[in-house]
Amino acid sequence: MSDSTNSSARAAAPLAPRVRGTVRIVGAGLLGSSIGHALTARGIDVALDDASPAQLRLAVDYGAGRMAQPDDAPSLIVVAVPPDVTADVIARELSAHPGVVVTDVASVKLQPLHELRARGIDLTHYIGSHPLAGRERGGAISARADLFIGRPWVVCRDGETPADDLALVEGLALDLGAVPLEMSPEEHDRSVALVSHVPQLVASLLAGRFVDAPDGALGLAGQGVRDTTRIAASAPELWVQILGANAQPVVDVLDALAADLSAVAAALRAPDAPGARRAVADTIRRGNDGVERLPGKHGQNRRFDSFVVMIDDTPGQLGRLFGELGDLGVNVEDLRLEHSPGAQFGLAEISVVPDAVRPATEGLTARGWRIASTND
Ligand SMILES: NC(=O)c1ccc[n+]([C@@H]2O[C@H](COP(=O)([O-])OP(=O)(O)OC[C@H]3O[C@@H](n4cnc5c(N)ncnc54)[C@H](O)[C@@H]3O)[C@@H](O)[C@H]2O)c1
Ligand SMILES: O=C(O)C(=O)C[C@]1(C(=O)O)C=C[C@@H](O)C=C1
Repeated sequence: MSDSTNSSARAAAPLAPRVRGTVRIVGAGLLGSSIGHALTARGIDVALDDASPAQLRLAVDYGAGRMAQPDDAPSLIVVAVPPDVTADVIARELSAHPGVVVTDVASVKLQPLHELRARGIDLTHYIGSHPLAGRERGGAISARADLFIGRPWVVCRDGETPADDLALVEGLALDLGAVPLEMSPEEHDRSVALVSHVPQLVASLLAGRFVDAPDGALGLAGQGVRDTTRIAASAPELWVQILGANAQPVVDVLDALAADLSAVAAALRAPDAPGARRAVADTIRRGNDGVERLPGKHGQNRRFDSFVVMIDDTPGQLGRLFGELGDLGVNVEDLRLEHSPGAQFGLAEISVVPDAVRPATEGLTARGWRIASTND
């Protein structure tokens, strides 16, 4: 899915990996195995370890790396275990492999750091990090080598961090296709409260409203509600740890959100009162402004337009659609699929650069496809 012949050529001959030797990954679940798959695909030796022998064997069976051996001499250690045991495992790895750089990928950065400092551990070769990439489902079985492509990867250095250690952790992020960003642990935790932790709670609370809803109401669900609740499928075990470890920044955002909710509810309690319509319009308009500020694909402020193609519910249709878009010279930037219950067709929302919408829709129509809508 490249934009030009030049970028295809670059993709065909990727830079040599920055990370060398053996990378030891402790925690072979979603994050650990995804890192393992991506590094293995780049020819790096990956040694996996996990407290659960079954999870470890599964990760090895799926090709995320090999089982770690006692005589491994890793050049880098990645700790990818649940937040509540992250500090323990970091401490153990630093002590078992003196001088080797240890990073972790936990979703909170201050709590493990405080725990390690309180224990008086030498943190010279520890650099906390966090890829802003994930899935609703954990475990080695859900891992994907392309999970990190184009995603921000926060790296929390401090004044003592040796430059070579920093280069190694940022090199790992780059080797996985991510974009390393330096941030303090405090700034990281405040930022993710806003863009990750509260969104998870909002999705969970909204989806929680469906539990006792009539089937008839839920049958009307379209793309809007699916967009706003996808992450409601996340694992409670992980999120109870993340939210508990970042409680105050999360509460700060929740309090502000609760005030916004009360204000819009008050306006709708008397929708004809003076100022009520304006309050509602301002709520929606402020959302327009906020969503515009979110970076687009690959972290750039680049926007794509989309169109929706109706697809017969028969095998091979999606493959044929992609093949024909390729024949038309159209590069697909993103894809979303929706199946309406009971309907004999699916809807594929295809995102492309704005200039490609017309050639794509006209070309597809000429080839017999039905275009349901465009938003260019
Ligand atoms: N899931 C996401 O979307 C996501 C995204 C970014 C970062 N993270 C962070 O990555 C870390 C791992 O999350 P995940 O989603 O991969 O979880 P996961 O449950 O898929 O995997 C965690 C693995 O760690 C193993 N483990 C637990 N305790 C251990 C210990 N003491 N020693 C060795 N192994 C141990 C478990 O057996 C499991 O295989 C978490 O800290 C999480 O905050 C998760
Ligand atoms: O996309 C998802 O499924 C995620 O939940 C990913 C997400 C996020 O909020 O961006 C969730 C928590 C992790 O710490 C990092 C990434």
